[in-house]
Order: sequence, then structure tokens, then C-alpha cells
Amino acid sequence: MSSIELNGVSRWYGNVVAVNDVTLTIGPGLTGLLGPNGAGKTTVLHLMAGLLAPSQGEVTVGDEPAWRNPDMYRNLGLVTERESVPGFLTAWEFVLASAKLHKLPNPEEAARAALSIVELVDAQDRRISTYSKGMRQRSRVAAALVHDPKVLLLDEPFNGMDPRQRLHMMTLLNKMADEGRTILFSSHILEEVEQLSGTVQVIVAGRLAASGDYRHIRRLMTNRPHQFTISSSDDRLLATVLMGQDSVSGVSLEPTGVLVQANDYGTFTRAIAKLAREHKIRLTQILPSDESLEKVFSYLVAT
Ligand SMILES: Nc1ncnc2c1ncn2[C@@H]1O[C@H](COP(=O)(O)OP(=O)(O)OP(=O)(O)O)[C@@H](O)[C@H]1O
Repeated sequence: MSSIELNGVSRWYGNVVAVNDVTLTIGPGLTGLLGPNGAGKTTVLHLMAGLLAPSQGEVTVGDEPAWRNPDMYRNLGLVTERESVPGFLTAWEFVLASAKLHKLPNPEEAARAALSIVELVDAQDRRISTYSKGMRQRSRVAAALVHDPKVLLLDEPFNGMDPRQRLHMMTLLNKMADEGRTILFSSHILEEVEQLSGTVQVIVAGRLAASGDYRHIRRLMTNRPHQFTISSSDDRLLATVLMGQDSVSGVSLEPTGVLVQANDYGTFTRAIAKLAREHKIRLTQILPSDESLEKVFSYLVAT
């Protein structure tokens, strides 16, 4: 078995509670660990990887305790958050060094297999310093995968990538998950995980706020009340028109435009373009006014 389990886990640093009584199970497949900055994602991953002791509770990977259990590393790979790759090495040298550190019986074969999984074989003899951000990240994934672990943890693997690189990485993670691995990655940006077909665990201020199917949670987050400021060719008319809408609970005319309280993001954003067309109003700007990530995630805590 390659499930990860946290049972009543807390971790504090002095008097900062980074993880607060979290209980969760992560099975084979792809799972996203989502939450705003400082929510405790890195701490959770490090607890799972056996790098940190829980202050309270139990962390197990494949039914083995994660803490003080070096044997567990045979079954686990971790790609840390900061991008520290030796640019003067080629990917082949880098991944081979990782294979040798793991004392694998056939390091060359293992390095070849790992580079092939991340689709870097063609570029493996180039120095990493010449790679794009996405390729560099894939070389780190290959190094973490070289001993063919059943569990792979990745801390913010999409950070700084462009949409194309992100899609490539997501496809790769999905593929590795389909092969039976347990893959858990963290992210603080909802849009980053748009292509995720698996499940998510959402953590806010150290607590588990929601867990389940990504699409379902995404819907919960977007179909919540929203506030928009809209500028148009005729704000007064727009305000009057919006007042009669079911999806709108409040309208006020401000110097910056029409301030709208929408009950439901989805219904409102679908309706607004149609209404403007019908009344020949030209929309020049629609700004969501309360879009801080903390608010989006915190909404889940309240539901
Ligand atoms: N070594 C440490 N000493 C003291 N406080 C810490 C330490 N590591 C983390 N923290 C605190 O614990 C909380 C959770 O941090 P953590 O890095 O796990 O969050 P995160 O969700 O990974 O955030 P980010 O996305 O910014 O990395 C934060 O309040 C952070 O300041």
C-alpha cells in the first residue's frame, strides 16, 4: 500500500501553530494540496516526507511511521519548493548522481528510466543552466523519481511556469499517477490546477478546510457571492438594469463605476454580457473587488 495518512496531526514552531489537528488520507492517484501562502502546505509535505516530527498525532506512509524511519525513503520521493539545481551539470549527470546516492544496483538504467518518464531524454546531455524553467523542474522530478518510489511529493511544482509548461507538468503528474503512484503536489494558485482531474485537500490557516473532487470544490469557490466594479458607457442605465436581476443582491453607483453584489459568480458573469447587449451598453471594465486568495479559500471554511 502507498497511502499517506495523517491522524490528528499538529505541528507548531514555538508558539506558531503551522498545522492544526489535521486528519486525512491520500491514496494512489493525483491529489492537490491547495491553500494560500502560509497555510501550512510545506509543513504538511515535510511531515509526510519524514523531515519533521509531528508535535502531536501520527503520520504514516504505506502504514509505516514517517518520522525516524529512514527505510521509508525507499518508497518516497520529495521535490522541494526552492529551485536548487546545479546548472553546471547535465540532467543525465544530475539524475545519475541521485541514483548513486540511493545506492541503486544499476544507477545508469534507473537514471535513463527516470529521464524518460519526464521526457527529458533528448535534452539530457545539455547543461541544466540552458534549460527552461519547466525543463529544470522536470529534471528535479526525475532526480526524485530515480528509485521508482510509490509516493511522490512535490512542493509548488508549477511555481513560475507559463501555462504551456504547467499543462505539460500536469499531464506528466497525471501519467505517473495513472501508473499507480500516489502523487501529491501543493499549490497556492487555483488556476494552476485547472487541468487537475483528481482530488484536492484544501488547507487554510493550518486546518483542513475541504477535501474531495477538484471540480466540486472549484464550483464551491466560484459559485459564492462576489463583488464587482463595472465601468460602462452608461453606468446609470446599467445600474437600473442590474437591479432587476435575480443574481444580483445589491447595486450602487460609485465614482469608479457600478458596484454590484452578485449572489452567484457563475450566473452573474453569464448574464452580464447578454444584458449589456440587450440594452446597448458598452462594458469597458469588470473588476472583481474581493478576489484575495485568502477570501476565496476562507469561504470554504465558512461553508
Ligand atoms: N521553521 C519555522 N519556524 C517558525 N515558523 C515557521 C517555520 N516554518 C513555517 N513556519 C510558519 O508556519 C506556517 C505555515 O508555513 P508553511 O511554510 O508550511 O506554509 P505554506 O502553506 O507552505 O506557505 P508557502 O506557500 O508560503 O510556502 C507559517 O505561518 C510560517 O510562517
